[in-house]
Amino acid sequence: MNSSEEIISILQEEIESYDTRTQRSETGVVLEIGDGIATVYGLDKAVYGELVEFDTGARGIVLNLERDCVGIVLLGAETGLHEGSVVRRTGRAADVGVGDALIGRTVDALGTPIDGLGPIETTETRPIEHEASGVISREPVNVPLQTGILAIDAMVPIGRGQRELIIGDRQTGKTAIAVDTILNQKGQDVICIYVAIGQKASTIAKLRGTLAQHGAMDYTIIVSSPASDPAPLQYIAPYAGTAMGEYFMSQGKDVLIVYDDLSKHAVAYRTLSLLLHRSPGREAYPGDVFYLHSRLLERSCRLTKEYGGGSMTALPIIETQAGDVSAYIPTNVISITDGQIYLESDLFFSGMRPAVNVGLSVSRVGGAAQTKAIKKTAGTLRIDLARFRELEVFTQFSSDLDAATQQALDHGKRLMEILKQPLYQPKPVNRMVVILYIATGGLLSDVPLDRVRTFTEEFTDAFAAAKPEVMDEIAQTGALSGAAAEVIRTELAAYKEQVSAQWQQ
Ligand SMILES: Nc1ncnc2c1ncn2[C@@H]1O[C@H](COP(=O)(O)OP(=O)(O)OP(=O)(O)O)[C@@H](O)[C@H]1O
Repeated sequence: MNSSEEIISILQEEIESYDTRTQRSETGVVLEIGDGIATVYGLDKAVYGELVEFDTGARGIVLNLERDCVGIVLLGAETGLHEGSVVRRTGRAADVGVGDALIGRTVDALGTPIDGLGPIETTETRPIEHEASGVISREPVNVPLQTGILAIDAMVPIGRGQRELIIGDRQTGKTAIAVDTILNQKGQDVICIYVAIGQKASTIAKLRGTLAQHGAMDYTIIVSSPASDPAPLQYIAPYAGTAMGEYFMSQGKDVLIVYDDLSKHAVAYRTLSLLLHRSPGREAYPGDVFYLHSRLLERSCRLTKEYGGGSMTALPIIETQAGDVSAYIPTNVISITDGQIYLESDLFFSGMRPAVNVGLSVSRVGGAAQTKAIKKTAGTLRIDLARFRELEVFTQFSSDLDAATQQALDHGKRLMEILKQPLYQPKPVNRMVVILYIATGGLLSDVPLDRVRTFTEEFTDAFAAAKPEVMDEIAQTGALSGAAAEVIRTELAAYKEQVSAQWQQ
């Protein structure tokens, strides 16, 4: 053999062995599989969060990187997979299809349609996990996002790009607040995304029906990962929903995303982590459960003009046990968000619906975003209600009250009445302003308590019909001028005269 042939044969040998070396790190074999988790040997080059494919076509995400093997969570069924099955790297992070085609559809955590309305033609994909926008690209939150719920818009205002937690025990109307907020975005140019995690499929179907009935599916996407889904799908559902929202945000649009609910999300992650043999911490949650939600919610923000000017407002929901807000997951999410709407069972059962506890609910940034007219008319509401609650406790057993105390109590009771609001009837800003103006100004003091709600509703209807120009002015300017306030006063006095005869009956 001459020297050139020798060199060629060495080179050939090298090239062949190089091929098998890379091959080894691109594919692996399953060592163990069960409960939606696969331990795989040989994927030396796999990276955290990478999408892998099994020989059955099932997909998985790499979540544990150990010395000799990797832990993979399965996104599909385990059927057909066994020890020795081959796993292939895809070289890309788990992603989801995004785009306008998703609007009006119900999809699963992987973006696959589950509403039977045919395939979804998306042209772009976005990674499910994505780093949140940096400080430079963010703008302060100063544009309101109206929920249409008087108690919230008046006292716990939410701005576009804010993260406001809805927290409360089971069956206290948490979902109802989120749904009302979605309904109120009709015609406001806001894309809504409702992420359902660990709920009953029938509940999600019912919710879709409600949204469709009120015409809200025209601008809403539902990402559904019901209780029957494996834990990995429930785990990625909120990230997938956020990725869809980020697409619209990057287009300069405003997005509202509801995570219903993050307690179930934390439970799904705990299941995953325990199956991956990660060490359990407090309440058996893994150590990084804070990061689980902080990296999710940090992705909601308002971008500056240079970055598109879009925003994503997040309404995460947390369910508490017996009102315990100091449990592990509730305290974590309270500290991540920009405020919370606290719903109380006692209020709910006493008929105060929505059951917002005004004392414990706060909005840390929304005040800057509140509509001027609402800010002006609702100015004393919080203090008056706080005073009322205090007096109510002290005067429970005393029959002898001085006039000032009696008046403060009467005023408080009337304020509580106007804050009651039925389901699926969000109020526009101008209506709220009129109601707040007459209620906080003490103009309802002569209306019998049991008639306060119907009276204010009927008066506002009559006022809107008689003085549409004043209603339009409030809606357009977002402010209540002195002249407009005067018109409300005179109209109210005239209306009272008309109806007060019925009060005696
Ligand atoms: N403002 C309201 N007026 C009247 N009924 C209401 C109101 N808000 C909620 N409800 C009723 O209360 C019930 C519970 O509401 P909802 O499902 O929103 O609560 P939840 O806290 O999300 O419950 P879950 O614990 O099941 O998630 C529903 O039947 C709903 O119709």
